[in-house]
Amino acid sequence: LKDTDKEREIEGKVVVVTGGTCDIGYAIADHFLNNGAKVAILLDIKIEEGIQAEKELNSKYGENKAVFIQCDVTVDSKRLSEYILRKFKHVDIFVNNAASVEENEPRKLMLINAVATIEWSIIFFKHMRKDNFRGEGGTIINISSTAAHNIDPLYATYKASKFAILGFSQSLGHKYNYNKYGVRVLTLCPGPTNTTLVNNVYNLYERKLVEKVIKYYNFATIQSSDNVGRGAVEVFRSSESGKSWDIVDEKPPVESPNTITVMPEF
Ligand SMILES: NC(=O)C1=CN([C@@H]2O[C@H](COP(=O)(O)OP(=O)(O)OC[C@H]3O[C@@H](n4cnc5c(N)ncnc54)[C@H](O)[C@@H]3O)[C@@H](O)[C@H]2O)C=CC1
Ligand SMILES: CCCCCC(=O)/C=C/C=C\C/C=C\C/C=C\CCCC(=O)O
Repeated sequence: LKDTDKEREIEGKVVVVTGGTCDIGYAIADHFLNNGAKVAILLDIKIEEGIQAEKELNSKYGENKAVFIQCDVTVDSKRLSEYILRKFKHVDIFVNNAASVEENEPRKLMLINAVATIEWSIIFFKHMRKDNFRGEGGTIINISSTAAHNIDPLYATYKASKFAILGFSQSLGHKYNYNKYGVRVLTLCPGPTNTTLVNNVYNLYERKLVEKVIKYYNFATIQSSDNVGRGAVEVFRSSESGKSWDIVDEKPPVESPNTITVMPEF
């Protein structure tokens, strides 16, 4: 097998997903296990949901296929990355998925969505680097959003965090870095997806305004988390480093535009 073929194989790989106990994160873990991953490690702040998610995935795929570890991504990166590497020896795929939409807690939002994504990416990039002792390469998948392509009146801080993730991931995953270090960095930009997070939008904004924004972007549907999980596996199997992929409307991934749409005044 060529290096790129090995890198794109899922069979036998160790996958870590932050915010992996529900919705999009859970669907990503589920699809990687379904396609032969050795184990999915779910890092999440929510204990009960974590225990439940581990149980469900183990009954679907077999004992010890899923392992829940309680984690606050904003404080636990050093301690838990060391623990995971001691216990599992190697991580092949690291997915930064955990997020908040609490606009009234902007510092916390930026810490979870942007700072933690950057910190965990750097830790596992170092671990995977092929020029490091025993570095075997690997893939980092960061979850941004179609919100990172758009300017409109909604959730400004959340958008800032998703712009940050997209810019960071495309730069770290740039072909130059990939050729030098052998670590792939990919970005996923889901559109509106039926999860706890997206349902919060009506607590923050008038329904009429949200409907106007959705209409402006022409989204046909609020897709399932399952479609994002399926798309993550498809992108993993086919994408070069540094690329970003939109997953919207229950359809397969398409490469993200390199442009920003500004919603006009209305
Ligand atoms: N739902 C949607 O329409 C879209 C979601 N996304 C992105 O997809 C990702 C997943 O979103 P959803 O599944 O919708 O969200 P969700 O709110 O349903 O799940 C997020 C998970 O992150 C965990 N989490 C939050 N703070 C944490 C912390 N400090 N430490 C550890 N875990 C923490 C939560 O406990 C939860 O399990 C996010 O990055 C989100 O921004 C992107 C575009 C659209
Ligand atoms: C609360 C923030 C939700 C962010 C979702 C996201 O990352 C990307 C959304 C992209 C476009 C949609 C724009 C605004 C509307 C957001 C959610 C609408 C939910 C609609 C519904 O559940 O019917």
